[in-house]
Parts: sequence; C-alpha cells; structure tokens
Amino acid sequence: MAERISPVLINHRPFEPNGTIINSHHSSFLDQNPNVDTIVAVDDIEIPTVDFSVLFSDDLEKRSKAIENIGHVCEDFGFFYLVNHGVSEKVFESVFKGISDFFNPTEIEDRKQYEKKNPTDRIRWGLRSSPGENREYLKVIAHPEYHCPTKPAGFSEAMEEYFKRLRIIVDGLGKAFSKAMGFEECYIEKAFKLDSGFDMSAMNLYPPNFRSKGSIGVPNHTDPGFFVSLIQDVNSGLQILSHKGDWINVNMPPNAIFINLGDHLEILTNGKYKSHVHRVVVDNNKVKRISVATLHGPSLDSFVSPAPEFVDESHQPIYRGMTYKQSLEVNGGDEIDVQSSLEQIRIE
Ligand SMILES: O=C(O)CCC(=O)C(=O)O
Ligand SMILES: [Fe+2]
Repeated sequence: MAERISPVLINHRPFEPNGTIINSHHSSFLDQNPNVDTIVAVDDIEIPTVDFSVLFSDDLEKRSKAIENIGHVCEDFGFFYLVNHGVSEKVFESVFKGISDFFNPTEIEDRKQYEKKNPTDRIRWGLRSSPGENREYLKVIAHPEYHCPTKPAGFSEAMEEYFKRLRIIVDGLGKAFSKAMGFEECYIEKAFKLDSGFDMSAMNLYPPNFRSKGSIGVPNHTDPGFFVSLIQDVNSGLQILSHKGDWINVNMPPNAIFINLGDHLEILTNGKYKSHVHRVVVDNNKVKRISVATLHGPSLDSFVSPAPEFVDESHQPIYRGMTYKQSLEVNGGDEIDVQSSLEQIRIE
C-alpha cells in the first residue's frame, strides 16, 4: 500500500499531558478481571491527527492536499485528533474548572433539580452507578439555543464560549468533508441544515462521586448526529473500536479535540463514512476524569436518508430516511437523552 505523507497527518506517540509515555493496558483490570478481553485496548495503533488550520490555508496546494487527506481519514478511520482548531488553552481550562465546580461532591442535592422531568428538558443531570454504567453527567442543549445551569459562577459563561468556538469547527468540518467528497462546500451544511443544527453536550465525571460498581463508565455505543467533538482533562478510559476490530485507547495530545463521525453522516453517505463504537472504562476509581462530549446534529426537522450521490445499482440504500428528531426517539430516547438508533434504521 502506498504510504501517504501529508501536512495534515502527524503521527505521535501516546502521552499524558505531562509528556510521559503511558501504557494503558489496564494492568489493574488484568489483575482483578478474569474476563480481560472485554476491556483491554491497545496503544500502538495511531489515531490520525488533522490540522484544522491547513484545511483553510491560503496555500492552495497545501489546502487541497489537506482536504484529500481528511477524506482518507474519514473513510479509513472515521475518527481523528483535531489540532490548531482555534480553541485556546484558556477556554479549555475554564471549561474544566467550571465543570469540576459544578460537580462539587458536597452539592449533590442541589443538582437533583435537573433530574429528568419531561422529554423536552433542555438541561438534565444524572448519576449512574451500576455494573453497566458509572458516571455523573450533566447534559445541556447547546445549539440552536443555549441552555446551562446558572450556578456555579462562571460555569455557564465558560461553556457558552466553548460551544461558540465549536460551531466554527462544525462549519469548517462541514465544508472540508463536503469538498473531500467532491461536492460543493455547502453540501453537508444544506443536507443537515447546520445553521440550526441540534447540539447536545454531555459533561461527564468518572467515577461518580461514590465508588463505581465495576469497570464500565459508559457501555459500547455509537452516537447520533454529524459528528461528536470530545475533550477530556486526562487521558484515561476512552476506547474506540477500529474498522478492523481493535479497541484503541484514545490518548489525546494536550488541547486536541477528538472527532468521531456520527450515525447521521453514515446514513447520509450510505455507509461510506462510518460512525464508530466507543466506550469508557473506569480504572478501579484511581483516576478522576472529566470529559465533554458534544453531539453536533442536523437540525431536528432535517430529513436524513442516504443521499442519491451515494446510491446506485450496486449500492442500494442501507438505511431508511426519517427526520433527526424521529431518529432520536426510535429507541425510546428523547432530544436530550439521545440514543443511537442506527440498528433500527438499517434496512435488513
Ligand atoms: O466520556 C467519554 O469519553 C465519552 C462519553 C460518550 O461517549 C458520550 O457521552 O457519548
Ligand atoms: Fe459517545
């Protein structure tokens, strides 16, 4: 196979923010869990890195190489680390501080006001401590209208700033992916009505404030939408299943954003750009980790089906069409507690 060398693909060794190489074969799990195959992941498969700024470089040759490469990355991997994305270190710091303050262990009673009340909730809090899931989370709708708890001080402002920056990335990746597919740059923007794209953000704390029950933070799943952007304060526990069936540890470079393509890009492209299964394992309560997973969706009223450009005699549609809102509800989920319905939408 020809080797692709490009300005947007930078290989790197996995490392923690302090720069040390880590081995996350979860030896403590190995000691304590006889069923090791279910949680062990590898570090030696490189996750590609994409430089956002090169996608919009004034140097046309560099730009078109970068576009071509992001197309390969989407097809061959379906996930990547995004760097030079324009979100400053200061924004990252305020986000993690705000979330850490929100999850103050002594104020759990206060957060219960955000427990599920009805399907149209725009803010929802939950605490899961069971063999199948161990995390505390706060979910908010971030776009087209922004919602967030007003306390603690500074939290809502920090998140609003971060989500504003993410919209620039949604717009930019929409354009870059469209061009990589060989279409006009507003192809995805139009297909998903991205101006009113529906963004739901899950802020997660692992393990929850009392001890976790077992090693599953979040069980295997894919996420609905165009793509998910994810940031974390420490490398520990997020794993993604590759095309080839390997579980890979997501060990991000500092201040990178992990991008994972969503179910609705898979539906639109009739399976060409795939959404990938991922999960979180918790290492026996040893590491406290905060993550922010933002699901960038089409607008709720967008009707998403395999586009004619991806369907022909030998590529019959493999998914049924429906609105984004309908697809979020297929599995009994609602607009804020979104669940993948890819398996139900798939045509047998
Ligand atoms: O916390 C993480 O790393 C991932 C969370 C996740 O996959 C989700 O909220 O959909
Ligand atoms: Fe997820």
